[in-house]
Amino acid sequence: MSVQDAGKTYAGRSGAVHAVEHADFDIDEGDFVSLVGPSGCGKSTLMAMIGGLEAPSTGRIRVGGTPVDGPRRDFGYVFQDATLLPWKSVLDNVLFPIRAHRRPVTEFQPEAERLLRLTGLWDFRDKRPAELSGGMRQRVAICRGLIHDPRLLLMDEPFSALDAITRDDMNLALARLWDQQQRRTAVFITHSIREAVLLSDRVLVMNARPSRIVADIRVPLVRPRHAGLQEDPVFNQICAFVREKIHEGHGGHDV
Ligand SMILES: Nc1ncnc2c1ncn2[C@@H]1O[C@H](COP(=O)(O)OP(=O)(O)OP(=O)(O)O)[C@@H](O)[C@H]1O
Repeated sequence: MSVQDAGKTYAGRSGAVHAVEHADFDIDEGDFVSLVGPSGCGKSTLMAMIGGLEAPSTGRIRVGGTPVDGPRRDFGYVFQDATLLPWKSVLDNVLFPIRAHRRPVTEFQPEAERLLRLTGLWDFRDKRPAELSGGMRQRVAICRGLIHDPRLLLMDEPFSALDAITRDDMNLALARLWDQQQRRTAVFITHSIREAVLLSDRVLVMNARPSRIVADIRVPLVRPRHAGLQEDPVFNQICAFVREKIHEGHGGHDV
């Protein structure tokens, strides 16, 4: 996919807000790319443009060779709050995009089972969201995002509401899922540098005012990714480098 000089300006109450300016990069098919940067630097806006949820004010975005001009069926979306349908079971929530796209549900049952088993949720398939923990609900949301084997999976801070231990588990669950999926393309927003490095092939660092991409960092760690990687000196060096780039662009404040 390619983001070509994309920008977004919102009409704020006290004048124009340049949420994203001159974003220009390509993502290779199969790459997992994280967007990191300080609050308000435009990560969600950039992702919303890539996902066709916001129209760019300038520039162009193309996925699979075609311009993105609205939400697409070949995309999967996962947001901060799982936003599951409370009256539906776990299994029906996972299958929801299939029903919404009027595709044959029975054809996707085996894939739903595979995803729910991989994320340890198969035994909970008949439960309602209210009967699950926050981490389990996010896992359901990720299964739902992947059920139709999207060309592009967009995840906006999917784990930010979770406690640290659950979040660690979720990172590993997502890494495992990703390594077992046929390596679709993913764009992932997070405030956690370690999470970004653990999961990604590339980390894009964004800066606020002006909202720009200030660093594009490759993560040359082997796949499959596993928990032990976090003790690896290379892992920690990459984290330190990403942190440095964020601070350079942010006047030394914490993210
Ligand atoms: N609909 C909107 N109307 C006006 N301004 C907006 C709108 N959406 C976002 N903004 C502004 O655009 C800028 C970028 O916001 P955005 O949510 O993309 O940043 P972010 O990096 O995702 O932030 P966070 O990390 O806090 O989620 C902010 O200044 C925000 O106030």
